[in-house]
This record gives sequence, structure tokens and C-alpha cells, in this order.
Amino acid sequence: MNIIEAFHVEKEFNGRTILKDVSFTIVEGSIIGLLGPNGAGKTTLIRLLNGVIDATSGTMNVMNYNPKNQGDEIRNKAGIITESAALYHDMSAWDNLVFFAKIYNAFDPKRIKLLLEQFELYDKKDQLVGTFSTGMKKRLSIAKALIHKPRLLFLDEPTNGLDPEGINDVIDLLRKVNAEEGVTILICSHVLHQLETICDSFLFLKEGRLIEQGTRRELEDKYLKEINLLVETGLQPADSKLFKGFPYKRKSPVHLEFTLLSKKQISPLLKEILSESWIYSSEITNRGLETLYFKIRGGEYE
Ligand SMILES: Nc1ncnc2c1ncn2[C@@H]1O[C@H](COP(=O)(O)OP(=O)(O)OP(=O)(O)O)[C@@H](O)[C@H]1O
Repeated sequence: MNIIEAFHVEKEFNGRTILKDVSFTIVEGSIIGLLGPNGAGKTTLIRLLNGVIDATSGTMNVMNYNPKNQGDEIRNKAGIITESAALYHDMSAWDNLVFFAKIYNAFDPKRIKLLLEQFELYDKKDQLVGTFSTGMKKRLSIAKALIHKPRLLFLDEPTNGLDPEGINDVIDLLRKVNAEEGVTILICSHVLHQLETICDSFLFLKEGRLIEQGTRRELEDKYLKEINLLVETGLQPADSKLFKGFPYKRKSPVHLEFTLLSKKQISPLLKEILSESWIYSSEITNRGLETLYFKIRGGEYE
């Protein structure tokens, strides 16, 4: 079942078109990455879906509500985390969650306790939020967004300002919330390798247009026509460009990077290398989300 549907959505600010003919659907229970360079329109799209601002034209359906005139209903059933985590610094973690729960008419001390425990903040519950680290504030802002058991979570750059450990914590929490509570998550981030491991599929915005969408597998099949295989080996081919018909580049005294047409060529290549030398490792270097992102952004298939 689709939890979000957008058809031909356009948004203008002062006569300038910010989103152009954007159409997509999101299946309930999935985790979607919204990608695009600065100014592509990601935040604007999230604000439209929440009903905070109105589309200039097009239609949207979010949890069977129309953001144009049912924004309150959507915001009641969605959690939103923007860059500026709106928490009260002069209140404790516990009091912040009580305050926001009451706004949603969803005050339940058991829920607050559970979230604080899950987010490893329960022993800090009486501490003022102003004394929290960035990671703790981030975790508390996600707890706040989940306080009313939303069906849908909008996250705008949820890991900004976090160190690698803090980023992993947030990603793990989101995965858990998705698995245990079935919350659909739409997440904008610039840190592509984080999205890679958590998202089921991706939407790519560029200059206000949705230039691509799909699962990582679908996008890889479409965009990655060749494979770069980096092999750590003692092989010293006589030819400086070809080994048994496989083109390669030397990357270091013990690293050769082969260009293959498909994964099917990996086994025959490794067999040939092993017949002449040792192999310590081999790795496909161009399959990550970052490679895809730059290919799509670069517009090779537009
Ligand atoms: N209220 C507004 N009035 C006028 N222009 C706006 C308004 N909000 C956003 N814009 C413009 O819309 C464009 C898209 O902005 P938006 O914040 O949606 O991009 P983004 O993809 O989220 O970027 P970033 O990655 O930098 O957060 C920008 O050029 C921005 O200046």
C-alpha cells in the first residue's frame, strides 16, 4: 500500500520554480532516501508533504490526506525531524518528551520511558537538555518525533554534526524503529554511505526535478555498465595494459584494478591470476551509492 503519492507536483517561490513536475510513490513500511545537491528542493518537498507550504500545482496524498487542506491531520500522524532539533534546552529530557506528548494529546509515561530506554537516555532523563551532547540531542529529537507513534517519519539531515559513532547509533535506531513499529521513513542526507545501508530505495532530485528513482539494485543495473575490480595480488603481467584479455591499471605494487563487463567475468579472471600468483583480496570499487549518485547527477542517462 502506498503511504505517499505525488503527481506532477510543482512549487514556485516568487515566480521561481523550485520543484518541477515531481511524481513518485512510497510504499508503507519502507525507508526511502531523498538525495540531491544543495538547493535541489529536498526540504521544500518535505514541507509540501507535511502541508506546511502549499504546492503551486499537482496533487499529493499522504496517509490518505491531502496536504493542501489536511496538514494538521498529517502532522498528527507523522514525526518530523529537521536540522534544528526544536527541543527546550532549559527543560530535562523527560520534561521535553512530556511537553511534546501533551501537544499531540498522546501523554503516556510508559511510552516516554520506553523511548528514553531504547535511545539510551533514561539515566539522563532528569538532566537539562542544554547540557546534552549533539548526539544525545539528536537521539532525543528522534524520540520526540516518535512520541505519538507516528506512521511516517520525515528526517532532514538527521546525522548532521554527529561523529561516526553517533551516526551509527542514529542509523541503528532508525532501522529498529522501522522494523519494530513499521514506521515508514523518508530521509534526506548528504552522507551517502549511511543511506546505502538503510534505504530500500532512493529518489534523486536535481534542480527541482526528480531525475531518477529506484532500488539500489535497479539503479546499479541501469547505470553501472562495467565493474572495477581491485585485486591485491603479486601478479606481474608482461603486458602493461592487458592480462589474458582483461584490461587493467596498476594502482600500487600489489594492487591491480581490472575493468570487467559483468560479474560473470570475476571467477575466470581470479582463476587466471591464481594460476600465476597469490591473491589477498578483491573488491568491487564502483558499486557504492556514491558512484551511482555522481553518475545520476552527472546526467549520463538523461
Ligand atoms: N520560502 C522560500 N522562499 C523562497 N525561496 C525558497 C524558499 N524555500 C526554499 N527556497 C529556495 O528553494 C530552493 C530549494 O531549497 P531547499 O531547501 O528545498 O533545497 P534542499 O535540496 O533541501 O537543499 P539543502 O541540501 O541545501 O538543504 C533553494 O534555491 C532555496 O533558496
